[in-house]
Amino acid sequence: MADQREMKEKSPWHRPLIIFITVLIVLAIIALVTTAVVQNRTLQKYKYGIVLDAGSSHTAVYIYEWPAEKENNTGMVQQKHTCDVKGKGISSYYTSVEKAGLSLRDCMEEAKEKIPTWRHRETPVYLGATAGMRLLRKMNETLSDQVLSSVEGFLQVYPFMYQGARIISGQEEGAYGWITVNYLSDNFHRALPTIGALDLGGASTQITFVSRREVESPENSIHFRLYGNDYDVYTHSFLCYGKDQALKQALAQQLKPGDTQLHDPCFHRGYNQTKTWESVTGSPCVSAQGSPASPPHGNFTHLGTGNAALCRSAVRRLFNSSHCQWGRCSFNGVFQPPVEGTFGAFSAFYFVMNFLNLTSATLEDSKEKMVQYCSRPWAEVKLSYPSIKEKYLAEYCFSGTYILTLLENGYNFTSGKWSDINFIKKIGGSDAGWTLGYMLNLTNMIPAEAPDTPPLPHAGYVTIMALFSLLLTALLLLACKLFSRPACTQSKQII
Ligand SMILES: O=c1[nH]cnc2c1ncn2[C@@H]1O[C@H](COP(=O)(O)OP(=O)(O)O)[C@@H](O)[C@H]1O
Ligand SMILES: [Ca+2]
Repeated sequence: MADQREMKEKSPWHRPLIIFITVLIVLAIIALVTTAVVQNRTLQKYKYGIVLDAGSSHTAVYIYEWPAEKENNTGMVQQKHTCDVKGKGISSYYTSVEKAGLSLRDCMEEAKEKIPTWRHRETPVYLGATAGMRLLRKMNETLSDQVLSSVEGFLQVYPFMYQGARIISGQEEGAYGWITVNYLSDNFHRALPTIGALDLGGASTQITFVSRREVESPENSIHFRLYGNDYDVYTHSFLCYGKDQALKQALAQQLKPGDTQLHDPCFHRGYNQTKTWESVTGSPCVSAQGSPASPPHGNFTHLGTGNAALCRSAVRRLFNSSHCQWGRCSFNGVFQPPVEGTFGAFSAFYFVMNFLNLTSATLEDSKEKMVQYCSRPWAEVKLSYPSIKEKYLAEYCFSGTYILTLLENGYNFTSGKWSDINFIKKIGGSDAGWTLGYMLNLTNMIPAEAPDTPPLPHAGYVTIMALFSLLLTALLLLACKLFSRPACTQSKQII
């Protein structure tokens, strides 16, 4: 006992050494944790992508962002910013094509400010044009090429990575909208049932969903393999059935040759506007359907009569159910399996139904509310909604009736299935629409096979490693204290 005390007193380095080793271990642990945290933080840097949605009525610029190291993880891409381009859609610039590109300036300047400068060079920019440009191409391919060249020339000047400006097909528009809503709902990654997508634009409308039945017509069938799962998707895009072109069709159908007045049940009583014949018959959607033998120039007076029942009858005539070469059709001889599962209805489906307060109503209630709404005098409607754009306001009676008819009589959403339709604008902060799906596809951000993911998330991994390092150190110290003393003593004795 006395020997031992003597030994301790004789080894003054014993205590400092332990202190030194302990400090080293503590420093090592701090270094370990700091490295892990710093490493994690640098990984959080974002990447960006820009998609321009060149729609028939207007162009919108979408900026997306995602954590740089999580490119292939699902649900990581989010909408950072949107910018509405002033003025009409690019197809309206066919008379002065150089202005099509210039119209994008303000929003592209905004994009330069929103995205960190050091990321500009690696940020892809895509422009996709939809039904407005499809119609212009139908009428005059040279002009539609010139409009595309104009926007292309303009976008190429920016410091971003230009990836092309093109007219996307109706199938792509439908399919990418479906990818967007299911990506944002995290349905692919979790292998959940998918939701269908209903998109209503100004010049076309799309319906896309997974059907258990065979898709009889090859042009309506798309196959996807995403995250290791197979999806057989039905899609169709009806050109000329966006709400603006549908309205032109409805007007053309009611106008008789030589008419100078049109009494329209789809517009409010007291509505009175002079319009040109050309604004109706100039559309390829109207001329294609056999336009009334009209004076090519001149005006007619558009007068509202505000009668929902008559409006409904007029709108129903736009849907032709007389022929079908398939097992079943939606309308105009287009194959469609029965609607299945839940649907997200976005774009103008949402704008119109939200304005009319019909997003949670039953089909019967919606019809009843349209009867009341359409019967309101135009002067009263204008007074009630002074801040709403007059063009939209004047058309909500038609647009609401058109949406109910398209969904019920066109796609066959019965009363029982009506609650399966969710009218949505956004999912988790990102707009529902084709643009996100388009970018995800072109940047290969949704892999066909599920990537091998580590069992723990990065932060969990770091925490567990740090905890185990601490535990191991504590155990080592304890072991040293318990077992190494006799050995130390013995070695000292030898010396
Ligand atoms: O606030 C709104 N109320 C009503 N309709 C709207 C509102 N905002 C946009 N819209 C309509 O949504 C539609 C958007 O169509 P888009 O321009 O995307 O055409 P596309 O998809 O057929 O090419 C247009 O008919 C436009 O008038
Ligand atoms: Ca659109």
